[in-house]
Amino acid sequence: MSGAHLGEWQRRSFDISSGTCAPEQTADAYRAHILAIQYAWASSQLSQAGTASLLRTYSERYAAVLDSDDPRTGLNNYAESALHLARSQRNHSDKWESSLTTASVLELPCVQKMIQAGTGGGKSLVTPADVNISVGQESRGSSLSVVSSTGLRAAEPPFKPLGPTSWPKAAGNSTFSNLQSITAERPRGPEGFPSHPHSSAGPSGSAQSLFGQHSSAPPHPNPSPEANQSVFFNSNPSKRKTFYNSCGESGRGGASRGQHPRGGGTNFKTAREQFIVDQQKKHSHQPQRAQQPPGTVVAMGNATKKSLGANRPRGTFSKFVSPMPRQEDKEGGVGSNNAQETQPVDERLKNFEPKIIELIMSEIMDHGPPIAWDDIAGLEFAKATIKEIVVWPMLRPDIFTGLRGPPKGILLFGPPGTGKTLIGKCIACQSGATFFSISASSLTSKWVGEGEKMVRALFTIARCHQPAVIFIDEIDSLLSQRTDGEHDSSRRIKTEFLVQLDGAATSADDRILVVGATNRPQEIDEAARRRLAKRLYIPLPEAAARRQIVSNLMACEKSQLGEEELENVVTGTEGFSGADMTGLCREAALGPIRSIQLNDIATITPDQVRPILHCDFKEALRIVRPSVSAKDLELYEEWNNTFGCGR
Ligand SMILES: Nc1ncnc2c1ncn2[C@@H]1O[C@H](COP(=O)(O)OP(=O)(O)OP(=O)(O)O)[C@@H](O)[C@H]1O
Ligand SMILES: [Mg+2]
Repeated sequence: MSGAHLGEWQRRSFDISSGTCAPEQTADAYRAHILAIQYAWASSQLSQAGTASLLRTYSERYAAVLDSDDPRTGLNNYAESALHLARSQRNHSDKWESSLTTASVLELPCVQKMIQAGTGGGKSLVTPADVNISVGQESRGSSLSVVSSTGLRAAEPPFKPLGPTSWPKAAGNSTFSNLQSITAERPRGPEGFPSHPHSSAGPSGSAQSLFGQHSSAPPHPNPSPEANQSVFFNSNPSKRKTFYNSCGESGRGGASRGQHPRGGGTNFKTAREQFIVDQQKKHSHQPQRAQQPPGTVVAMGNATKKSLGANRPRGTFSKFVSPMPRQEDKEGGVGSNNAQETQPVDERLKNFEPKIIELIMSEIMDHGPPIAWDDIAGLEFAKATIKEIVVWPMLRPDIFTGLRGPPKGILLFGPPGTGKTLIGKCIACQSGATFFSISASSLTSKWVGEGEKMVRALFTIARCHQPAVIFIDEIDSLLSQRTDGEHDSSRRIKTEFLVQLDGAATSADDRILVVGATNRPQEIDEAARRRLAKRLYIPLPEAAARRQIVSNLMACEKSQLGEEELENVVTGTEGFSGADMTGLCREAALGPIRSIQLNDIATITPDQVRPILHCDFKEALRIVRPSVSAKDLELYEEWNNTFGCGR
């Protein structure tokens, strides 16, 4: 392809205004716009009003792509999300049972319609080339076993229950069991392989009806050793690949929209349909989207390619997607096309048990409610430094190289309740990086013996999802001074952590930032201290910050606090931490409630509750005391003077 053609192709494919690019590309482009707007705002290039307006515009467009049920313009996949959720959720109650049973599903009118259509018209739900495969391993008890009518093996019930909440038990009369009869006779070579798959076994030519024939087909008269294997194609991945490569095009042709039982009217997929599509995606060869002619309508049997992992919205928009394939994906065989979709299935992750990866995904990653820099009162130096280390290098990694390269570790230390965790949450929302939040205590106590593996997996996944921020709250419990009486496992975790921190530092390209927070900096190991190169003191809030905390909180409540009264509150709270200030405001907010007569409390409307007044604060100040002592404060100041990197 000449350069000019390539350029034109790129323009047509990726220019979202061209109208020819795929919904995934459009969604990605909008997502990129949203991130760019956030970056611009975080680095003060955009006003708040401008940011809000732009974000609203692009979020709406993005949502439109996600929600549209037109496959040419939207992603429309509620079924996939629901299935993903269902697969990921563990059922915590043995007593709970899904209302989806074989019987109830079979009674659904749409299922009845499909059964009738299948027995009557002989039309297949899915393309023969795509369904003539055995999926998964029997031993796992969760496989879909669809076997060729050449009788290689009488099929087991095609769906075995995946678990209490998964598929209903497959009975002989179930719709699912009819899948056994999905057949497509192919001419076979001497070893039982299809000799020339596409020569005569066209998608509609020799394919049997989905519902027309059962698995009682006679065994192959001369089964070869390969043919005797239950997972026929899985056992010959390369041949399978060749097979699908050669017949893929014709196979795909069979599943046009018109043949879909629902017709072209609606694109909604039931969970069952989605499951079949998933299985086909795993096992059939599909061309990459870019190879399709622009505007190609992808039919049911050849469902729209979904991006996972890196291409999914991240950060504030959605949950993290594991870079590791699920167990069933892995067992889908070498020829699985999923490799394209779950990219990156990183080589570096293959040594980790999926359980650990899952744990990191479900337990460690966290996206809390959005916090903006302005929500953190005071701490101007710390905020500016963090923006410099986190936001700008992400915007301009080309400038922040060499000596200007950001440090790989930051330590936020200071008295309790001064906003260290708040800063971590703010970084999560504002940085645009993949955010891993882990409490050190959970690492050391929850998975005894697995701790160092977890640390290794955490860093490896972070490397696969750069730029990444690993936030470790209460880092002192992970990296405290090594002592003789120390338990072996915690020593190993600590060592692994130090190794990984160094590992992160040695690779110049890695964009992983470790942010630790502690209110016991004295307890941190000197080796760890060195690796957390930027140590920022998060002190008690000064008068201006205390004023800001009170004003911010009072702005959300009905209150009447004059300037002078506010000043009084501020001077009366010398030595209060941010958390103490919040506690004070909560206490004051109860004042108006306490002034209500006991008889009225049941009937009073919210409007009738009086505003929060200065007297409420005076009252609250009698109850709420500062939580940090002057002696403690001295220790922090001293540590800051010795090891801190602030002013
Ligand atoms: N600078 C601040 N601006 C606004 N609110 C603050 C500030 N500092 C603390 N707060 C309030 O105090 C609460 C506790 O803060 P945070 O959890 O960040 O403290 P911390 O420094 O992590 O404490 P610890 O060391 O005990 O973990 C916050 O949820 C917030 O309501
Ligand atoms: Mg904290």
